[in-house]
Amino acid sequence: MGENPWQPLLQTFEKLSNCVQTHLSNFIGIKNTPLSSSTIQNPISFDSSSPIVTNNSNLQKLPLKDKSTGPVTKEELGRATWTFLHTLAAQYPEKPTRQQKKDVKELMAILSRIYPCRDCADHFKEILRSNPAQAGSQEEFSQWLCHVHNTVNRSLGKLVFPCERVDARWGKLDCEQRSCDLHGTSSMDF
Ligand SMILES: Cc1cc2nc3c(=O)[nH]c(=O)nc-3n(C[C@H](O)[C@H](O)[C@H](O)COP(=O)(O)OP(=O)(O)OC[C@H]3O[C@@H](n4cnc5c(N)ncnc54)[C@H](O)[C@@H]3O)c2cc1C
Repeated sequence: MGENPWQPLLQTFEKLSNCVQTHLSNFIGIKNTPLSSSTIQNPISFDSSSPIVTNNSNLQKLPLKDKSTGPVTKEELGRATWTFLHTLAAQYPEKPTRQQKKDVKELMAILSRIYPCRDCADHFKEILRSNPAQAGSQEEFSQWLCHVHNTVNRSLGKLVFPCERVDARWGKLDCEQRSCDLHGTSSMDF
């Protein structure tokens, strides 16, 4: 029997569906199970910058640039910085010390001055002017950050993230016996 003539079309459709599903799942933080893995032999995650690889021989056709070295793009820097900031917010104590609240304000102010993308830094400074950092508690900080991230998203024409899902998307660092947790005030701190 000859090969099904619709097979290549179906495979392309399946890859596209998985790609869209992966993007949406990454955005809102749901673990993604591809529709089928039968046609995907390399567990390479999809993003708009990485080619879809279907077999080992295609690996040789990948661009020579090793993505683990060399300068990063504005997008990569942005993703890494948001990861840092949302993880910090998730890890932030319920009852922060006065110093911790001051540190958050300073960190944001410093970012708005020396973030290594001039336009982004200027833009962030403007955003902070109308949305000063709020870090009176863990929830306040993570919601404020979600809100300012959405302000950046909107200005770039991106989807707005549902802030009620921020704790599901981000979380405390996975550290043994919670040894990475930040500590907040105790009755002795006042
Ligand atoms: C302070 C700052 C200012 C920036 N300013 C600019 C700028 O002016 N111009 C520019 O081109 N780029 C800017 N960037 C980069 C930009 O925000 C993105 O990081 C970049 O475009 C890559 O976007 P992304 O779609 O991969 O997801 P990102 O926006 O990087 O988000 C990463 C992940 O965070 C989650 N997420 C998305 N929105 C929220 C939210 N509101 N709350 C919680 N989680 C969320 C999603 O799961 C998403 O996949 C800035 C980055 C930072 C940190």
